[in-house]
Amino acid sequence: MMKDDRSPGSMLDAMRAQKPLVQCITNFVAMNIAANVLLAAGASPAMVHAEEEAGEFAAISAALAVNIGTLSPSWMNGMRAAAASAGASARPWVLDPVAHYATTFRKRAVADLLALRPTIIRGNASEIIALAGGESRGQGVDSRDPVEQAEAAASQIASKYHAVVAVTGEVDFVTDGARGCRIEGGSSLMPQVTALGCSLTCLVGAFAASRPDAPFEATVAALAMFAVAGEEVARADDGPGSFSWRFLDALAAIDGAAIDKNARVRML
Ligand SMILES: Nc1ncnc2c1ncn2[C@@H]1O[C@H](COP(=O)(O)OP(=O)(O)O)[C@@H](O)[C@H]1O
Ligand SMILES: Cc1ncsc1CCOP(=O)(O)O
Ligand SMILES: [Mg+2]
Repeated sequence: MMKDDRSPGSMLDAMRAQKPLVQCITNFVAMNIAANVLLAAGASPAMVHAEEEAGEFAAISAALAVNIGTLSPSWMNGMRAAAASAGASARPWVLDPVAHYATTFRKRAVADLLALRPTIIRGNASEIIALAGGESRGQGVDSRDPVEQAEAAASQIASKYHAVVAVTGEVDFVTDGARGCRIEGGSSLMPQVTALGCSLTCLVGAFAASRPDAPFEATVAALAMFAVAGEEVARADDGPGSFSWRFLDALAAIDGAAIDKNARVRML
């Protein structure tokens, strides 16, 4: 479906060979699991958010992930500084607009961050629908909308902000405004494990770090890695607790060849 060096498996092998430093300004819930997901996948995560250092750290990182899950004014200053610094040094950065529709504070934060031009935006269906100004049924951080209903919103946002947009759920959707792609796989247990979406946003950052010239394919590769690993772990047919640790093991065990063999990625 994609040129060889841009296949999800090739992108994984390249990312692992590089072991990119990814600055993650994520939330208190996600910090531990997101760092473990990046380590298992082969990247080098650093959770650095203080306003006094976030901009300086972004200048030495290969990519940045910004997530508003547990926001405060001081964290917001750190996010602004880091995003501006990543932009100034032409490093890719990924925005996760967690529950941005829920409060005025979050809405303003996301508007500020969008003005700093994220390379990639990754959210669940409710978040992406609301980002385009639509009526979302989201409840707090949880989506209650199907991905198909967010696809038009994703395309609209991608064109408006010149960004790659990824909507995740049962079948993921990625677009850069011109191209679109669906990724099947994963497991219904994934939304039962907190902060897997936030961790995926950081992983998208790792793939984009290694291929800043190909943010669309990098995003597809990160989502394909989650889809293949999640589907494999779901075969154990257990609960969310064991899914969480098995998922880390599956991410660590998977290689590029396995992803290219098992990923169900369909260009539209
Ligand atoms: N019902 C589902 N079936 C398969 N995979 C899912 C399902 N729901 C979510 N996922 C996967 O879980 C991961 C996190 O996505 P999601 O739950 O949409 O994000 P968030 O945690 O931000 O709401 C993605 O890899 C997504 O494909
Ligand atoms: C539960 C919760 N509360 C604030 S942030 C957060 C984590 C959300 O993680 P995800 O968006 O990946 O489900
Ligand atoms: Mg989320």
